[in-house]
Amino acid sequence: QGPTDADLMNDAKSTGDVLTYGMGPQAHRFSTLNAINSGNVSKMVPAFSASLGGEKQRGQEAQPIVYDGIIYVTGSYSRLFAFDARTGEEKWQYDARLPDGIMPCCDVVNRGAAIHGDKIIFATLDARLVALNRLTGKVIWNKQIADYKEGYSATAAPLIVRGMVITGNSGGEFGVVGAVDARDVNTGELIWHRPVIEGHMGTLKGQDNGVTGKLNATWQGDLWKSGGGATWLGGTYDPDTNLLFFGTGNPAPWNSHLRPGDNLYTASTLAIDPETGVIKWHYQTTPHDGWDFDGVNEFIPFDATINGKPMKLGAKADRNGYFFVLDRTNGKFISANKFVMQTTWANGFNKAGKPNVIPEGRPPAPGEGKGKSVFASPSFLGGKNWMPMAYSQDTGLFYIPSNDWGMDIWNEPIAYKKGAAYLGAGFTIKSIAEDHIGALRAMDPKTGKIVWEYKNKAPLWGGVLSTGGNLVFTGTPEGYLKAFDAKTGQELWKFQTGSGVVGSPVTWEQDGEQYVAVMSGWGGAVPLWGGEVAKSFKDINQGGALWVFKLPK
Ligand SMILES: O=C(O)c1cc(C(=O)O)c2c(n1)C(=O)C(=O)c1cc(C(=O)O)[nH]c1-2
Ligand SMILES: [Ca+2]
Repeated sequence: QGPTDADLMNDAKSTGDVLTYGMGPQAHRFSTLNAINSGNVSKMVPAFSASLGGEKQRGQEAQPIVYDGIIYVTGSYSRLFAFDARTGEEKWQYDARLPDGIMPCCDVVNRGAAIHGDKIIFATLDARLVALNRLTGKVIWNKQIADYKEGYSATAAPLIVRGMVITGNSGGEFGVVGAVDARDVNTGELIWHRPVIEGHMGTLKGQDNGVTGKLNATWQGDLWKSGGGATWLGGTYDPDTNLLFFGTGNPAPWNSHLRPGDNLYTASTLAIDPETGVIKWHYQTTPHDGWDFDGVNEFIPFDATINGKPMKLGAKADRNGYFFVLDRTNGKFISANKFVMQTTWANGFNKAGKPNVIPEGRPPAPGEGKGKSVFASPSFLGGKNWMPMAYSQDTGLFYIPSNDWGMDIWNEPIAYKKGAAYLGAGFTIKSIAEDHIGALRAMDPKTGKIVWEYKNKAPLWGGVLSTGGNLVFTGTPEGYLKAFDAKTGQELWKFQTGSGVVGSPVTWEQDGEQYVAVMSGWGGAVPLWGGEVAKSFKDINQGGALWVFKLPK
C-alpha cells in the first residue's frame, strides 16, 4: 500500500529506496551503502539515461525519489515523471498547466516530490500542491498554497511527517509573507498555517504563536504586512526532539534602511511543533539582513560530543558565509565559523550568537555616504545557496557546496505594490578569486575547521551525497557528476552528463547492486542573475535528463 509514516522516518536506514528529500527526515544525505566505494568508483558507468523531453528546460534541481522499482523526478516547469528504475522507460508524466503571470524570482525550478501511501506529491510554480496516484499519475487532490498573483510561488520538495504534508512558500522578492503549512496527506485539507513574520497570527492548533510582547515588535509601522521571510526551501524534521526546522528567507524589501529593526523572523532558523504549528525557538543568522543573505538553508540535526558533553545539535551552512552549530533542543548558539574566503558584513559571532557587524559593510541608504554602492561578500547568491550539504556519519564531517564571490550592491527607493518586485536594491556579481568560484568543503562541526576543499571554476549549484563507501558526490555546472574521497577530497571519478548538474544525487540498492542517480540540466539563479560572472565560465547548454549509474557487472 505504499510507504507509511514509519517508512519515511526510517528512510536513512532503508537502503533499498529513497523516500524523502534529504534521504531521511534529518536530511543527512548519507547512505550506508558501500558496494560502490573509493576503491572502485573509478569503474562506475551509466546504467541508463532518461530524457524529460520538451522544449522548456531550465534548472533541473530535483532530487529523485525511488520506490518499488520506480524513480520519480520533478522537471523545472512543474512536471512530474515516473521512470522504470531498471530501464529508464517512462511510465507516466504529469504536466501542471501553469497560468501566465507566475513570478518565480530565480528561474523555473522544482526540487522534488514527496511520497506517502498511494500518493506522490509535489508543489507547482503557481503555489499549489498536487497529490497524484503514484502508479497512474492521476490527480487525487490539488490545493492552493497561496495566490500566485500576489507574488507567491513554490519550488521546494514537501516534507511528510505523521500524515501531514508540510510546505513552505516562495516570493520573498515580492513582499509576500513567509509561512509554513501543514495539510492532511489524504485530503490536502489545511491543519495549521504558521506565518513566520511577527504580527501575523495564522491558524494554529489551540494557541497563539508564543511570541511575547508586541506581536510586530521588531518591525516599524505596517512593514510586517509585506515582510518577506519566505520559507522557500522547505524544512527538515527531527524525530528525536519532535521538531520541524524551517529556514526563513530575506526580509522585504532588500533595502534595509526602509525597515529598521531585526525584522523577526526573517533570515532565521525556526523550530516548530508539528502538532500545533507553534514556534518553539528561533535563531536569527542575519539580523536586519540588507544583502538578501536570506536564511532558508537546511538545518541538519546531528549528535556530537562537545567539550566532553554528548549533545543534540543541528548545523546550518548559511548563505551569509557562516557555518552555525546550535543546540537543537532549545536553539542555543554553540558556534559560527566562516566557510567561505571572505565575509565583509560581519567579523565573526560573539558568545551570545550575535554577529560582530562591520557597519561599513552595509549598503548605504540611497544618496547616503561617500559612494552609493558597497562591495559585499558573499554575494547575494550566497556562500551557499539552496543546494543541500551532506553529513557523513562515518567521517563526522559536513560537505558544503559553497561559492566564493562578491557583489557591488546599492539601494534605491521602492514602495510596496502587490504582485510587483520589491527590492529597492541593485547589484553586480563579482569574482573574488582567480581560479574558482565553487568550492566543495569538508567542515568539521566540532572545530569549525575546513578539512579539505575541492575548487571548481563555475559556481557549485547542486546538492551533495555522502556514502559509507568513503565517497562524496556532487555535480558541476560544467556538466560533470563527480565523486571524491570523503576523507581526503581527492577526485576519484567524473562523468559528463551533457548539461550542467544542479540536481541532488541519491543512491540506493536494487537487485543486489548499488545505483547512483542525478538530474542534469543547467539553470537556477546563476545564469539568470550572475551577469558578467555567469559569462566568465564556459557557455553551458540547457538540458533535462535523469542519469543513473552503477558498477559494470
Ligand atoms: O525569497 C524567496 O522567496 C526566494 C525563493 C527562491 C526560490 O523559490 O527558488 C530563491 C530565492 N529567494 C533566492 O534568493 C535565491 O537566490 C534563489 C536561487 C534559487 C535557485 O533555485 O537557483 N532559488 C532562489
Ligand atoms: Ca530571496
